Amino acid sequence: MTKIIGLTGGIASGKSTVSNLLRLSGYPIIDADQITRQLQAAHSKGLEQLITVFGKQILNPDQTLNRQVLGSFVFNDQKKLNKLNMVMQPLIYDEIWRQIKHYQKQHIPYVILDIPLLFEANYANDCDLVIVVAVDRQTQLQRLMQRNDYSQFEAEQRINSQMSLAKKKRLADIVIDNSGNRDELKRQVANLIDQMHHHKL
Ligand SMILES: CC(C)(COP(=O)(O)OP(=O)(O)OC[C@H]1O[C@@H](n2cnc3c(N)ncnc32)[C@H](O)[C@@H]1O)[C@@H](O)C(=O)NCCC(=O)NCCS
Ligand SMILES: Nc1ncnc2c1ncn2[C@@H]1O[C@H](COP(=O)(O)OP(=O)(O)OP(=O)(O)O)[C@@H](O)[C@H]1O
Repeated sequence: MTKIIGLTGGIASGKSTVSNLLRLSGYPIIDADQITRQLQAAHSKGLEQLITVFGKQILNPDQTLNRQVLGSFVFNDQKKLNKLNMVMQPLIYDEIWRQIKHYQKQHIPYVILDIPLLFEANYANDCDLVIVVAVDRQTQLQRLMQRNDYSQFEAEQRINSQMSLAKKKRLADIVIDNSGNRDELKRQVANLIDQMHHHKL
């Protein structure tokens, strides 16, 4: 039976960095942010639905999704964020399960489900194990501002629109603390891989 290892965290907490390390060690990854982008491609069903809800103002001149504009709408306004989730979550769910079934058919022992809204969108029960990548708030804010070139206000809006990392940590089976440097992160991931390798997880 394929074990589903849920991987989540807060925005800019280091989820993708951890999933990249796991990918390098040969673990298959289901990446919800990447699935989201594919589902929002130009002329896709997902994008058509978003246009119906938010209007053509969310489009770039070349008809692709203007992620910055949509982001500025929804991370400002919980109602709009709920509307976005109502459009995207069912589509994301179907694609995630399509991929999980594909790995199950091949009897792959572990698959990593990398998804920011793991708890909020109720994937925890489907996971055999949930890993939360956490970081202290100040470091999270700094990394997010730096990575996305956001102002402090923009970064705080995004952090505040999510379930708190403190709560996510309480719901986790395993917490990886990424407040330190990259080597410290790598050591924790190596430890995790070691435990999976010896089927201790
Ligand atoms: C609003 C959008 C267009 C912003 O795009 P942008 O390129 O700026 O960000 P990107 O998609 O890379 O997401 C970056 C991070 O934002 C956070 N985030 C994204 N969507 C959400 C959401 N609905 N609720 C809370 N946080 C979110 C996550 O931590 C994510 O890792 C985009 O995030 C989106 O369409 N989100 C809705 C789909 C979704 O729920 N994705 C989360 C995976 S289930
Ligand atoms: N230990 C670390 N030390 C310094 N920088 C780091 C460390 N870990 C990650 N980063 C950097 O912090 C930023 C956030 O990391 P990453 O993109 O992996 O987070 P994420 O949780 O996947 O974010 P999101 O959910 O927003 O996509 C990136 O720019 C990354 O290069």
